[in-house]
Amino acid sequence: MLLISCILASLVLVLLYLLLLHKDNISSIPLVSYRNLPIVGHLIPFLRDRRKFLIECHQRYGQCFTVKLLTQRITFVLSPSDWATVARNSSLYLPEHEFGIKVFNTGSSVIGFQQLNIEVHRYYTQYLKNRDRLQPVIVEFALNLRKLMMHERMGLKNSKNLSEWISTDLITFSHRMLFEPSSLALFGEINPLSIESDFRLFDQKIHYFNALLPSWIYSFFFRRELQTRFRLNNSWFSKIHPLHESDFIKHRANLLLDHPEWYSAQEFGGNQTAMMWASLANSTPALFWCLFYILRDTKALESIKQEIDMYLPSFSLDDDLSISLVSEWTTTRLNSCVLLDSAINETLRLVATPMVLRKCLHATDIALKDGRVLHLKSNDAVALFSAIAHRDGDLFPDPDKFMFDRFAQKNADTVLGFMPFGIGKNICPGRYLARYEIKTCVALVLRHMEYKFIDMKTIPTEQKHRIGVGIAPPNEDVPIRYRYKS
Ligand code: HEM
Repeated sequence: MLLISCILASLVLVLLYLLLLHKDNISSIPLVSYRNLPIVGHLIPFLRDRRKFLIECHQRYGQCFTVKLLTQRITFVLSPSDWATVARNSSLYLPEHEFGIKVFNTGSSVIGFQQLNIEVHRYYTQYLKNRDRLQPVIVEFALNLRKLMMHERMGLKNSKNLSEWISTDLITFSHRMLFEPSSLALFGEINPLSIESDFRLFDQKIHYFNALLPSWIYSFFFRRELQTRFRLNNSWFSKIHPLHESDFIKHRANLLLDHPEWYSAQEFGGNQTAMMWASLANSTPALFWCLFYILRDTKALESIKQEIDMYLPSFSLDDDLSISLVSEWTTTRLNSCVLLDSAINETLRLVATPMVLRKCLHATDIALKDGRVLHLKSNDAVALFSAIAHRDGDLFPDPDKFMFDRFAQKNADTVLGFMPFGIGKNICPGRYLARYEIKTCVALVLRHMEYKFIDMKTIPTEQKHRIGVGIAPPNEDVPIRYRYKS
């Protein structure tokens, strides 16, 4: 009897053990063993080509896995059905304060950051996410872009070269269309061209700052970049509140200037540089890719041109007689261009690669849709990487094809698996501005320019170190020729 009881008890124990083991397996998220090296973990494949590495991990480990970059553990959540749960978890935060200090020198006061961050998010809602409040910025942008094109056209006309083709490359062209017009529309009369070369250099090297290396490494190896940043940050003191500054920038700047106990003058400059960078660093490559995909697609062009002619009143580049019509390029009219909107979203689906990173403040559990539980400890990180879902054939049939009208009947913000601008509380507040600016640029190119691609077929590769930031610029130039319509 005793023997039978012992055997039964052992069986129960074994069963319990197996059950627990099974439960643990269900709840466990694999730590990637593939290409894992002692001490550095997955740092090397991650730095070399993070998209390729994450695609390989996805193939081996499925929708959720953990990688180790030196001492930092990052769990990647690739299934769109889990994104909202992660974004809503109140123990997770965007480490923007750490990034701000290292990348832009935005000031180290934690209290200052926390207090002002709440207020700044209110401004995002008030000024950048509100169509009516955004309207003056959009019109100002259109006026500035028109002026830039008009000057170039006049110059060519006066030198009797109006019919000649101008050679350039598409990224230079896109940068030019946005840099000055957009900076003036947001920041007012700041003379953007005086800081253009510093801005470009800093932007090209920003991935070194994003790497959050120890400070001494920057002082030692990145002196030129630090000097560039210093000049950029200093440039904001020459004119506080320039003429025609947008309401958003004015109120945000006042908030910083009103608190010298938290922000020094250099740090105020750092915050301005950070906002300028945020407003251009993704929009410029986004414009590049939109022009690249839309201008080569004859079917898209036909439909988009009709739409533009229907909704956006025509004005001349020869004189200022029709200038008042620019203010009729309202957000409502731009919203009516649904095919152009769809083509922009379709481009973003193909090229957006944001790594939406959140760090864990307190230990927390996240229940995934497949039944597993993600256990996070303080200082762990979670990342949502939408580029894989963007090319998932179940979510987007024929995923590698540019289909300009794919988003035409849809509200892009609610399409499952589409996340070019991040998610949740920290979703990009500039997404409406970016879309309106890109629409205005495409419409003005189609109205006033003729263009030729030298090579219509080759799709450029993306700069690998910018994968994860938002939209990566191209690696190769795309030569084009353009001229103004007479
Ligand atoms: C196509 C263009 C753009 C793309 C793809 C883009 C993408 C992103 C992404 C992925 C984030 C992080 C979101 C997250 O972590 O959930 C972000 C944040 C941000 N973006 Fe954009 N962005 C664009 C244009 C702009 C513009 C024009 C502005 C100008 C105002 C802007 C201002 C910001 C700011 C201030 C943040 C930080 C938000 C916060 O602190 O919560 N962005 N953007």
